[in-house]
Amino acid sequence: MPATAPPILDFSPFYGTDAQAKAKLVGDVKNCCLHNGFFQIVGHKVPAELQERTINCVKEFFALPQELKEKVHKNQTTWNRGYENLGSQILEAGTQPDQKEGFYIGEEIPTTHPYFTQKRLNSGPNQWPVGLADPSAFQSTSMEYYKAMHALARDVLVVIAQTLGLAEDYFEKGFTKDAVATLRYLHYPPQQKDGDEKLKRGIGAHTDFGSVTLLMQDEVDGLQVWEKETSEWLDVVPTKGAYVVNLGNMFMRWSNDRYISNLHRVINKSGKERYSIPFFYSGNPDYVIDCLPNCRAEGEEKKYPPITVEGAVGGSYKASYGAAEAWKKEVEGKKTGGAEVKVEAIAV
Ligand SMILES: O=C(O)CCC(=O)C(=O)O
Ligand SMILES: [Fe+2]
Repeated sequence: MPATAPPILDFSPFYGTDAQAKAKLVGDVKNCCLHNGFFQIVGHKVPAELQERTINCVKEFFALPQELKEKVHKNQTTWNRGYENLGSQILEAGTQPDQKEGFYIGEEIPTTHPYFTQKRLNSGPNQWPVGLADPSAFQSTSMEYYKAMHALARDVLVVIAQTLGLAEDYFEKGFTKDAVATLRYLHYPPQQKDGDEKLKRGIGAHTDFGSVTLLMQDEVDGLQVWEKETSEWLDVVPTKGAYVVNLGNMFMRWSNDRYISNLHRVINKSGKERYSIPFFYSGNPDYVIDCLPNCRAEGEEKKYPPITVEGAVGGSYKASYGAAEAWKKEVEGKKTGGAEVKVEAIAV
């Protein structure tokens, strides 16, 4: 049988009362977690109208003049909020900086909040752009969507807890309390069709750092998921309204590698502008990720030492931005061009 892209699962039984349908959903999600940690969901509760409003915000933001985007540049914060230029990150060693620009949003955390004063993971005020038709609508839509993503992530975690034979509220007991999460608006300009596929990436092959990622794609394709059984990249063809859900590296730690945090990448060869909106659910910064009791056979060693959410996610971010910085230095050293690439470091 040819390999197929992540299956589309109907999530609506989660909100219903049909025990059999709920059990089937849990079984299907489990199979996906074991196979490659990727699945897609429809039948969730995020209104199509909100999804559309949000995508429109994304398109309007990236169409702003460059100087207005840079007014809310991420490097004005140490807490990962605002705009990042094209080429700021390298997620795949040996490739050129990623051909995407981004805008990061998180919980609105005032400068008086302990998460801010203690410089906790990605915590602080958002930076909001000016120059949009209705800046306050951009802000309110973004935060409405952000909250909807929190709710959906928690629902997905309830199902995943069940796939692991844990209580439904296992992750609710600490992990999701005061959870940190990041919404990222992304724009991938079209890449040359005959470009060097080995080196140019919209986003290089990587695994995500957190617990779960919920991704909404617009109608332009480009996302690919690694299929280890057949050693090929599978296209994730956009399905209107669906979320691509994938497990991040925390689940490998939690499950002693039984669940997969799988490689994925974007190459935008469509000739069109591509927009996407991933939501990364990191969790409570102090929560300690350790192997779950029922994810180890008797006598089986833990593959990973315990680590806090903050330690796990913060370290991974630093590495990916540091790689782009190193690349820039090398290019500048060789004086071979690439001077337009702007790179910022990230601190958490
Ligand atoms: O834009 C996409 O489709 C994927 C984005 C992604 O993988 C990421 O931001 O981690
Ligand atoms: Fe990703």
